[in-house]
Amino acid sequence: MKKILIVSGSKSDENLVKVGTELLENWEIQYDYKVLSAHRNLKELMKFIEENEKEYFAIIAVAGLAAALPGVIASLTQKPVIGVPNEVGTLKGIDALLSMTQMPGGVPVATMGIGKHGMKNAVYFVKRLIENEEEK
Ligand SMILES: Nc1c(C(=O)O)ncn1[C@@H]1O[C@H](COP(=O)(O)O)[C@@H](O)[C@H]1O
Repeated sequence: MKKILIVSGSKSDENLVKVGTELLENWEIQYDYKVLSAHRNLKELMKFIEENEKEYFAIIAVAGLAAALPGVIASLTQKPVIGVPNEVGTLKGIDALLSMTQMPGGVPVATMGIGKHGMKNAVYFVKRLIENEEEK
């Protein structure tokens, strides 16, 4: 069974993460959820990805504000990384959305929309990837 990793930049992103984990649980898709920040705990994030990436089929990274997290994860692994901007702060997620979409070439982050719909689509997208892989 393919397992998904969800990482968020803060425990304060948990409500948004829950929108996705409820669906994954309904679909019986296994996942792990970690709170790790590129800005706040870079060394810990690097160590975790290096030691555990092999376990996962894809990684969903959820973050608000100046969202370095998905891009940094994409620089540490060749696994597909899906970014979900959280609707927080003065700019309501526009800042996070732009950080995730404007990645330099060769370090892709598949970025979804801001907030709940983005989180839902991230897990729907992963489900499609898994189902297409299983058809092969
Ligand atoms: N964007 C990032 C990163 C990162 O990109 O490494 N680390 C935390 N954050 C974001 O900061 C917001 C506020 O975090 P706090 O509520 O902990 O202050 C969260 O939405 C988090 O994802």
